[in-house]
Amino acid sequence: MSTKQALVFVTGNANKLKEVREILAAGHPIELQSRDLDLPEIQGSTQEVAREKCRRAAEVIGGPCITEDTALCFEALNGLPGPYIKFFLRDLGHEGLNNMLVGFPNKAAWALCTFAYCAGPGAEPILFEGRTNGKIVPARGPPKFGWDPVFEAEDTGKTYAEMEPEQKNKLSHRYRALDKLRTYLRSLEE
Ligand SMILES: O=c1nc[nH]c2c1ncn2[C@H]1C[C@H](O)[C@@H](COP(=O)(O)OP(=O)(O)OP(=O)(O)O)O1
Ligand SMILES: [Mg+2]
Repeated sequence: MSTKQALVFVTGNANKLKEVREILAAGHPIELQSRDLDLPEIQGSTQEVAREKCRRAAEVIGGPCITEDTALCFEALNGLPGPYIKFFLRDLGHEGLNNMLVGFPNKAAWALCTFAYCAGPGAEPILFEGRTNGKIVPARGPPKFGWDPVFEAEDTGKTYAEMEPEQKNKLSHRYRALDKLRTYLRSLEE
């Protein structure tokens, strides 16, 4: 891959884009453009959802691109809502996400980020996953980004929303997945 060819990050989520730019700014540079496209997301496992979205993105873009899917998984519910968290959050809110676990002493949860890289139309997407463990708690911190106020990351005592961006971006599911993607992209340059 030419190092000069900018990679297109296809996402409709401005907060994701902001974090990805912040995380990438801290290490080896990757030239990134963004496109806000409303891509269909199929049902299925996080990996199937991620692969399919990236495949379609590459077809629309007509070149190399990355996409990202975020799941929030509740241990007591065997990993649900998982990739469907967007709709649970939209329809139930922070309080509703807590209420889903009222009958369960186990509040453990994990945030799972899946980056997909596709070299172009017809190419098979490659996946990079990052996971951060934590638990679901009553909302704390400014409600700027999704479910950040109700996810307390393990060993921090803080919800994502209570953290400065620098702290979240060093331990987040997104950081961990992006770190793997970055390593892969560097290997293509060599
Ligand atoms: O770090 C995060 N902290 C809190 N909330 C988050 C985070 N990352 C994603 N989220 C939310 C956004 C959406 O409600 C759902 C993921 O759904 P997901 O399909 O991956 O995102 P999206 O549709 O907003 O953007 P995209 O155009 O990239 O698919 O979790
Ligand atoms: Mg989406």
